[in-house]
Amino acid sequence: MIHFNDAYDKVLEHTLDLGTEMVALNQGLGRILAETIYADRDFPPFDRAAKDGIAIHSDALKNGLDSFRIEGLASAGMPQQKLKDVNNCIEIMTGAVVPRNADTVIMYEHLNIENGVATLLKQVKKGQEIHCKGSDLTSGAVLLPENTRIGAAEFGVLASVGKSKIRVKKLPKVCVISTGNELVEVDQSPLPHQIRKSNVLSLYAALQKEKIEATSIHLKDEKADIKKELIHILKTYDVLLLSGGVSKGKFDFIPEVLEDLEVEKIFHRVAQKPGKPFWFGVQSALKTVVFSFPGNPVSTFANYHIYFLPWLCRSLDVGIPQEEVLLDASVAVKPPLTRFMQVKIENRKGNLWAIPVHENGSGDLTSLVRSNGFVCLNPRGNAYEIGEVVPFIRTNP
Ligand SMILES: Nc1nc2c(c(=O)[nH]1)N[C@H]1C(S)=C(S)[C@@H](COP(=O)(O)OP(=O)(O)OC[C@H]3O[C@@H](n4cnc5c(N)ncnc54)[C@H](O)[C@@H]3O)O[C@H]1N2
Ligand code: MOO
Repeated sequence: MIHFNDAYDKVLEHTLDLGTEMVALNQGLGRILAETIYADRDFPPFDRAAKDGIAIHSDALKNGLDSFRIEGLASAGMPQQKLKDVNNCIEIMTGAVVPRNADTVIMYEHLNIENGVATLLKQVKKGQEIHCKGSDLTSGAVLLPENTRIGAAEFGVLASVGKSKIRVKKLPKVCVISTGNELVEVDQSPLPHQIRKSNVLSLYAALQKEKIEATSIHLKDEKADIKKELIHILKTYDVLLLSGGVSKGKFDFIPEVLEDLEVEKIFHRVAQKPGKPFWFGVQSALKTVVFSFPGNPVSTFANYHIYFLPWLCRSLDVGIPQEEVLLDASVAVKPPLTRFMQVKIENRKGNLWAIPVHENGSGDLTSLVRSNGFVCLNPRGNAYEIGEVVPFIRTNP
């Protein structure tokens, strides 16, 4: 059995270089950019009116004018207009190009307009209400560095520079595998000794949040069948996420079958609770990484977030989310097991407090919907105190 920190480090030592691919922009949300995005023109690309009103030349103010005959109209989408007489004005709409010979915009609220003449109601400053060309960013500036996760804001920026196709990091091909003779499909009525499979579905859903469309497969507790199936699965996928069959039971065949198939065991059993019988290995020739999680639902779910998500972040070369919270209870964690305790997070005046959630062990699947995640408590001699800052692994927003 190895220490949690060592297990975590070993998982991160076995990342994959997944390469890159081109996708349509509308497929890009949540993906990781594999190229730097530059401004293809100035932002904004022209001097644009920031308000609806009139555009004038400030020299007219020096001449003591406060009334301007309206000589034309400029609206967004029109090519640049020209102010012919600098003692006149052009009505202008927000987003329109400021006309040639004009350098100042005055909003309607500060004007009185009668009979085609606009009269100032307020003092005017030269250059006001103009969003100047290139004042946000100049052409060639970096808008999005490589390795940026594409969210809604990034999506808008990509659209604004005409990236209808983008280069992104490839995602791993993942196979989620449930094991066990007791499991039946969601739409089946289980007999008294059976249960519906839930682990694969929560893993499948969690992977969808990462934009990974996994394949799910079920294996009965038959050693020969497991072996036959896994030979093919190991060749087809980058990552296998198995759940169940890794502890000490008579039907827990997974570790030996994996080793038979030349998946090198990196470790089996971690000093942690829940999730202790976790088996992790790699098939070097096939470049397949195998996360074989203990079957208890809380263990599978916890280990997916504790190990697989950081592994994915590291493989995609993006930062691993790090969060800390304040413990709302005193907790004793005796050696040797690191405790992952389910907590509900409460925001009290800007501080995130972690309140332990009642749960009935790692088979208690229903507890997962009452918590926001797990605090990580390494074992030590003295109890954790109320108000102590501890690492937090978020599973629910
Ligand atoms: N003698 C020992 N027994 C156990 C140990 C141990 O160290 N020595 N470890 C315990 C711990 S801790 C855990 S966790 C479990 C893990 O066992 P397995 O990985 O072998 O998982 P199974 O026995 O196949 O299943 C455990 C439990 O989870 C349910 N399960 C499995 N898959 C699913 C699924 N896809 N959806 C929903 N539920 C699932 C299964 O029905 C079992 O109830 O072992 C302890 N025992
Ligand atoms: O690791 Mo098991 O998950 O403690 O029940």
